Amino acid sequence: MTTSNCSCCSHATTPQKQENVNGKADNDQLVISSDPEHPANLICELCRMFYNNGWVTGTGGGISIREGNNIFVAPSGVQKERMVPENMFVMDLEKQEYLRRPEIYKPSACTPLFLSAYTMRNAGACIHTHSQNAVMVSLLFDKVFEISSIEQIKALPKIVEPGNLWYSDKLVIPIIENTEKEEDLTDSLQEAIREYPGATAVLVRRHGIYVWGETVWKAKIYNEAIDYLLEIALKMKQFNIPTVKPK
Ligand SMILES: CSCCC(=O)C(=O)COP(=O)(O)O
Ligand SMILES: [Zn+2]
Repeated sequence: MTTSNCSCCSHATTPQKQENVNGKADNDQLVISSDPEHPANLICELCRMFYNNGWVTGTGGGISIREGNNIFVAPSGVQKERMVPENMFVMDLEKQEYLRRPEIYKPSACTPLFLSAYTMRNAGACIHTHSQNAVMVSLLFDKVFEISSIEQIKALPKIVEPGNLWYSDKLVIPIIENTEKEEDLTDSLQEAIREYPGATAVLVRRHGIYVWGETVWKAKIYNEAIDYLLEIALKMKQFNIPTVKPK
């Protein structure tokens, strides 16, 4: 596979097969599986899907998945749609120590943000996208994004109590300010998680969105439903339709 380097650092932007001096990557058994639902396989499959939606292009964004106490994280600065399972980092969540660390990469800069969703919300997966809908909404709303009375809202959880939101419930997503480095978003993301116990996502102004869920499939559904709602909200704004319907 041809490789190239990231313009801002020495990262290989095209993921490579990771091999040690013996020609075998360490702890391969943690990431190599014929099960299509193994986290390392799912990260690659979902990132290709997200890339096709324009959510993780140009190396931005990604997804992390938790399986029990192990969390799976992609490398930083690589083309997320071209990754292979051997590229994945595996971390012991409780000890916060890497069990598998491909030497030629750094772990995703989003790792401390993913960890926040795992430790503070017991998430099973966390998705980060650079969706243009998320970026545009962050420019049109101030502290929070709010929308109500759109059927798609029913795909999203209440979090503070069992079950999903109703059609006429208000979905509220906090917006935090961007920072120069992804990892420096951690404190404000954690603050937003504490301040909005009913939130399953946080928007990052001029940057994108973090969405998490109890399982990888729930996180995927929430991310899709939220992106739909962000997109429709942008259209409503263009027609001066309030995104929250007066009761
Ligand atoms: C053009 S991507 C800039 C970094 C970023 O915002 C991001 O989401 C990707 O981080 P990673 O370290 O996972 O490549
Ligand atoms: Zn990002």
